[in-house]
Amino acid sequence: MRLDYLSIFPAYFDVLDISLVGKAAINGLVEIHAHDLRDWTHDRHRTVDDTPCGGGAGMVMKPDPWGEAFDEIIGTESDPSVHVIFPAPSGTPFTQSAAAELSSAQRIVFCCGRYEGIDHRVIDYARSMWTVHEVSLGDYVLNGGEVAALAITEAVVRLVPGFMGNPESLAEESFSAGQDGLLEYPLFTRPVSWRGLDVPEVLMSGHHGRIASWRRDESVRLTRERRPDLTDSDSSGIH
Ligand SMILES: N#Cc1c(-c2ccc3ccn(Cc4ccccn4)c3c2)n[nH]c1N
Repeated sequence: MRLDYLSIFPAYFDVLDISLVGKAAINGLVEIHAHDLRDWTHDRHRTVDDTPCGGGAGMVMKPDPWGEAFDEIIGTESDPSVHVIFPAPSGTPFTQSAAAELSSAQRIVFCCGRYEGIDHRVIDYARSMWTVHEVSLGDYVLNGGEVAALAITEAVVRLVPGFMGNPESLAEESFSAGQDGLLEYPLFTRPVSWRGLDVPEVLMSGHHGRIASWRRDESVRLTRERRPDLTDSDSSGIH
């Protein structure tokens, strides 16, 4: 899997070299390429933004640098196997199933906007050439797309076959298909007693049936408390 990041702050992605994603890069599972969008400007000030047509606050990212960067980084041929991701507050909420789908992609290009966003024609052009995803991390406003690109990268790469030492652990995580759409149950390890707080006795019983039942009950309780929106979905085990 090749991952490209287009940003006016490419140094944001240096962190990928020290993370597990960096280890995947060393193992050849992923290739990481960060690019400075300003390298595709031609004026003295390396300008990437301009005022919004129709007025309004803030600045909008000009289309020209993006188009030239696309030509050089992706090419000028249409290819639906290339996934181009535009993080944006107006995007579709990014989910574990979206991460799972992207984990089989051979090429992902993250377009990290800043200011008030990117000229919409850039997205329209990308849609005419590649497979485009306009996604949002959640209902809060960030200053740009870089943090979202990092979060999406981690969610996707950890699902790439060969990345996780113990792939079985993926099936037990919150939001994974194996959890019936329920949140993960509380976790405990040694010591059994810590600052007057004890591990639930059932977990020390060695009775696998009771342990499984306790864990499911806890997942159902937590999901009802924290994510009632998940309890109505068809995939959840609660109705
Ligand atoms: N994903 C995601 C995001 C973003 C996000 C993503 C890309 C950009 C490019 C510019 N801005 C700043 C900005 C501020 C105000 C209105 C529009 N845009 C971004 C914010 N915010 N919250 C999320 N969950």
